[in-house]
Amino acid sequence: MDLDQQHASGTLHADLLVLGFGKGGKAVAKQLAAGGRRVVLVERSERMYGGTCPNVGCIPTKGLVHRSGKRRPDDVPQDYYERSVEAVQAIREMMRQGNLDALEALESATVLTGTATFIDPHTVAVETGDGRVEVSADTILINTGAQPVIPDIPGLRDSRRAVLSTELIESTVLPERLVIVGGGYLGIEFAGIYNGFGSHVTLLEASPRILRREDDNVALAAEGILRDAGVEIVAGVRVTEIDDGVHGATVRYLRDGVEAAVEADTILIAAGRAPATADLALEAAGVRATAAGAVEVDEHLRTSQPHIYALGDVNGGEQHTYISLDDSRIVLDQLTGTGERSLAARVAIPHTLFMTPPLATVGLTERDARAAGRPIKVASERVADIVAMPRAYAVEETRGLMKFVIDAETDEILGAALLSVDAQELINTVALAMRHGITASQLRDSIYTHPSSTEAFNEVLGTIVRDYSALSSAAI
Ligand SMILES: Cc1cc2nc3c(=O)[nH]c(=O)nc-3n(C[C@H](O)[C@H](O)[C@H](O)COP(=O)(O)OP(=O)(O)OC[C@H]3O[C@@H](n4cnc5c(N)ncnc54)[C@H](O)[C@@H]3O)c2cc1C
Ligand SMILES: NC(=O)c1ccc[n+]([C@@H]2O[C@H](COP(=O)([O-])OP(=O)(O)OC[C@H]3O[C@@H](n4cnc5c(N)ncnc54)[C@H](O)[C@@H]3O)[C@@H](O)[C@H]2O)c1
Repeated sequence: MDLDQQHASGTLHADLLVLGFGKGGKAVAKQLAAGGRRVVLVERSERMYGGTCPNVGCIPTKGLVHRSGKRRPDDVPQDYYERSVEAVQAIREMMRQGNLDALEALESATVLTGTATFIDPHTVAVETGDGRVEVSADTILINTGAQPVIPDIPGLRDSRRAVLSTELIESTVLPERLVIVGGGYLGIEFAGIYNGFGSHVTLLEASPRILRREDDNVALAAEGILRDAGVEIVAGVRVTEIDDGVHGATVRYLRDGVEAAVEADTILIAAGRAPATADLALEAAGVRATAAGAVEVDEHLRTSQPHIYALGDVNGGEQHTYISLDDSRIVLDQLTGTGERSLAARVAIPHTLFMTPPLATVGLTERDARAAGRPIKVASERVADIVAMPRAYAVEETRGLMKFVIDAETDEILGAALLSVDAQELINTVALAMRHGITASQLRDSIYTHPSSTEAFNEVLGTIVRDYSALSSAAI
């Protein structure tokens, strides 16, 4: 029986069964199906072919970052916003369909739309619109992603003003007053986007400051850019209540023991995302979860059942698309390669926070390097002062700074924080250098095109502003 005949009978058997249309799972599915293996991929929503990133995550939000930055003074905010949302949704639709077509074009692949639930370690049930299908497979990949954490704030669950990021970016109504609960990557990116479109944005963060993992000077520079652009940032808060009224909601909070409140038309909840396992019935498959609710995996992403792997956000790792993609490399190596690739090989992972200009980081901060007792040199310069980077002036984006942390004895690049135009591209060069043992001097003395942002490395890496190598820690 081929896959179509099996499907009609309500049972399917596959070599590979992928649960969720995420980045990592679809990459493995495509490669194995292209090689003729029978693959079934189950996605619960027909609006999510391709997963979070192209539908409701990275791509639409970066489309909105871009468009919010291009708004001209005479654009009517609401009209401009509506056009931007529609343009971004059109891109999303193109990508959603493209993702589906790419898999369906492969003869030995089948996409089922419905929620997958384990029945036993080799079988899942899928409730599709047409009925129930049972799919069994030799190898199963769990790639169901993550879902928003809803904090326990009185009034939140009943509030008609509270939304998640997915709803907000699909709404064509620009909020006049947007309050964001949570100042992590998502909250900060949305603060920049909606501020750019013309909303009045207040960002409420529970920690004493935003970007607390970054060095103080980097975090303060980023925070200053957001504040100067008009974003109100209130850190160190405990949100105590959301109270819906006729013309908006009141968000009450405590800060340093003092009660305060802010009015909102819309409240975005951006308090983190947790692994999406609730519908899977992991216990029926004998797949263990961690205390934090992620699918437990070893360094080869195998779960407690050796034929079941977990990739992407659901396995509790860092939540980025490129991490899910790299998970697929590990799993593909298990299924078709030598089986040597593992999480242990993952070093110098870069990150980009897409504010404007972006903040991209890799490796150790100065604070972490010093805490680790490394003898370090720090090279740092404000973008506006980097003579070797006229591109910043050419494109009218001179805000930010670039900072490198270097091992004073070996010249090894330990880390970098680039708050600058093009930082999302620059950081990949730095990460590559770190992964392949290129020293700070080699990165400094390389040939780069002109005018480009990379040229900044010629200069910034030569500006050792602090050298802790000769100092005792007591003197720092
Ligand atoms: C607003 C936002 C912006 C982001 N921006 C960036 C960015 O700029 N760069 C970046 O690298 N990362 C970004 N991320 C994070 C990134 O989107 C995720 O880390 C990535 O998409 C996770 O991919 P994944 O492979 O884990 O699965 P996902 O892409 O999340 O896919 C999981 C799929 O499984 C489906 N599913 C869930 N349960 C079931 C079930 N029981 N049965 C069947 N299907 C199921 C879901 O519907 C979903 O389509 C962003 C996230 C958000 C929310
Ligand atoms: N550019 C990117 O790569 C990108 C962009 C957006 C999102 N993401 C990923 O998506 C995931 C979700 O992003 P996120 O920002 O929601 O999660 P996060 O965990 O990064 O940040 C959540 C923030 O909300 C705060 N918070 C939690 N509860 C709160 C409360 N009750 N009141 C006030 N503040 C509260 C936390 O202190 C934290 O700073 C992250 O893992 C992130 O990596 C990545």
